[in-house]
Amino acid sequence: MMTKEAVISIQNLNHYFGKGQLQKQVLFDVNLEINTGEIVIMTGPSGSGKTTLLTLIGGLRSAQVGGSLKVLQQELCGANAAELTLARRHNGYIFQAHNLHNSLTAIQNVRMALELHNNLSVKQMLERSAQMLDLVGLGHRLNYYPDDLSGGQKQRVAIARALVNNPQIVLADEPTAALDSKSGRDVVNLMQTLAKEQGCTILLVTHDNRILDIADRIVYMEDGKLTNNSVMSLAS
Ligand SMILES: Nc1ncnc2c1ncn2[C@@H]1O[C@H](COP(=O)(O)OP(=O)(O)OP(=O)(O)O)[C@@H](O)[C@H]1O
Repeated sequence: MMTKEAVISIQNLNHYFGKGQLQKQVLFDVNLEINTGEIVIMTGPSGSGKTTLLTLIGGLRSAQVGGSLKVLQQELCGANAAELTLARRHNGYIFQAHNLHNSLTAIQNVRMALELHNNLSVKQMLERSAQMLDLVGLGHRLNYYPDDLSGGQKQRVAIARALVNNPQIVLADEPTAALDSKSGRDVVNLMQTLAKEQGCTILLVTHDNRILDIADRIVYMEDGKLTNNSVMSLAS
């Protein structure tokens, strides 16, 4: 049964790539419930299905009819493209390769996320983007282009861009993979602080054992199966 605070509720989810003879099942009967404000880390071997699950939850690929994948009470199994577009508005995304636009400055990259969703004036958008960059410690780099920023700084711009709309859910795929250990630590600490302040829920896929302690809960994916019963609570 779904609890009232469940932000993400997954029951008996399967996923297949390809068709006919070439069809391959990559997710097997996945069950997962994530509550408001939780930080959940998903870990597990390469190729086990973590990114597939993250992109399904994020509405970045279509979940096939069968089980149930509810995000903010909306069923995404069998959802059409328009429904997925709407569902994506509640999310902020942070990927390994930050995906900044190289032709835009830091503040322009962050502002772009606001342009998609809001009816703010240009002035308001710039103010909010500058505030967000200030929060991630880049108030002095507003007009820098990505090529003139370090890896950690670029990832912080990506965090500012993901959080500037106050998303209810942040989905992060290997956000520290390209960073040295100090920058990686800074980036996840920042995600944790901002998420707690804004009350958003984080699902983070990582191989990086150094950051596991930011999680309220760790779930493990292997061969397309998600292990919930080995859930570790690091809160206490
Ligand atoms: N678009 C696709 N078409 C066919 N197979 C795919 C596709 N995307 C992923 N796969 C396969 O699905 C399986 C799960 O991949 P996925 O990327 O979800 O794993 P992962 O756990 O995120 O791995 P990694 O940690 O290396 O990123 C793999 O066997 C992969 O080859």
